[in-house]
Amino acid sequence: MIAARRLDKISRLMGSRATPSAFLKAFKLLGNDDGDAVRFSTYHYSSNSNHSPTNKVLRNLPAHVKIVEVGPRDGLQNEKEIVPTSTKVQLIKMLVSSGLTVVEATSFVSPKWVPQLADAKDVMDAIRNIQGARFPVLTPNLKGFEAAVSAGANEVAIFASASESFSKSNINCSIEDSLARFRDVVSAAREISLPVRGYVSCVVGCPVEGIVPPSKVAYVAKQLFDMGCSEISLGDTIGVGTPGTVIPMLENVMNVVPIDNLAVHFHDTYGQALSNILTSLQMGIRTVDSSVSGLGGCPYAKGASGNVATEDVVYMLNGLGIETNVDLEKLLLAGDFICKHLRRPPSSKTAVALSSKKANSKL
Ligand SMILES: CC(C)(COP(=O)([O-])OP(=O)([O-])OC[C@H]1O[C@@H](n2cnc3c(N)ncnc32)[C@H](O)[C@@H]1OP(=O)([O-])[O-])[C@@H](O)C(=O)NCCC(=O)NCCSC(=O)C[C@@](C)(O)CC(=O)[O-]
Repeated sequence: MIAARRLDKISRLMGSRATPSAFLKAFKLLGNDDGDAVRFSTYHYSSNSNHSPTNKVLRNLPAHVKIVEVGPRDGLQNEKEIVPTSTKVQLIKMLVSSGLTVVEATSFVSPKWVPQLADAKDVMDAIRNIQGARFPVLTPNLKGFEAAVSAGANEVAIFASASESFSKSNINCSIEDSLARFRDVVSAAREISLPVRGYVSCVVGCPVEGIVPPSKVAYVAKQLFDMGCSEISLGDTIGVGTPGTVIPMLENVMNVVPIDNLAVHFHDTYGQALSNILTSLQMGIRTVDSSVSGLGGCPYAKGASGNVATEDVVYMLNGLGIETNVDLEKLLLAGDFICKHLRRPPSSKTAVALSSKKANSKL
């Protein structure tokens, strides 16, 4: 009976085109009678050569996407209650063990501005020996850079804004002054061959100024690239973008910065992040930032919700047959772990779907 239901489900999924081997593969992937979200996410027609997508939109997608996990930094920086260092470290360990290879660990910023990350040095000390991942940290100025290097950081990130008002509220200086500071940081980093990532915030909208012109984003992105940043991450800080605004923004930036050096960073305030990511991938982007369990929000962007959840990004990429090397089940455990500490339910759509499925199966 169970097998018959599985076969029926697979037939419905695969239609009349199923070959015996494709059928067997789907059978193994779907696993138990109900299947589950994790298994469904890894099933896609292109996993079988007989069902390669003929659709040219899908064919243009990359084979592999690099995920930059920003949960321990962007995800936690806005939490009012101080999270113990040991919890942050355990979270980082779980994220790495899920297969994530870039985990933004913390920020070397003023503890008066971001009290949650005042333990940056202790976090770095505790993760020093974790193998298999890189741990970039945010450094707003030379003071932060020097502290980060002494704490063992081997990759840093600077963060500019395409909006003058946001630059002032986030780092207390104008865009031009920030770029001058960042030049000092980048040249110090180059002296010791440390890679520097550059963020541009407010690439679509600003909490104060509203719409941000794509030309402004391109200007700041080019400045960061020209000064020596190896990767420029384009942040929709308040999550207002849709493909309708993200496409022109990316087109403008791609005219001045090579696409291989670009990443996207979407907050999910209006539920648009996944569609913006898919659009970005279709335009050639290969690096995506996300935060476990959708944690996050910027202390200087009131009302902005968290980053897109890494679990949901992995679910979508799995479904598209795009490799991330991330184990979704282990990632879900990391999300569950940090949400328990924050005393809130996991908020990725994938975790919510799985937990309601489990609850129903107990009825
Ligand atoms: C940039 C500053 C420091 C300027 O802050 P300031 O007050 O203008 O700086 P200052 O130079 O006048 O120094 C004031 C005090 O801060 C200290 N200080 C100065 N620098 C540091 C440092 N690096 N580390 C530790 N302490 C520092 C300095 O020593 C001094 O200490 P005091 O004499 O008062 O005791 C401050 O505005 C700051 O720390 N801002 C960080 C804000 C932040 O982290 N925001 C969240 C980042 S998220 C983001 O930007 C968006 C992103 C990246 O996620 C992408 C997206 O979503 O779009």
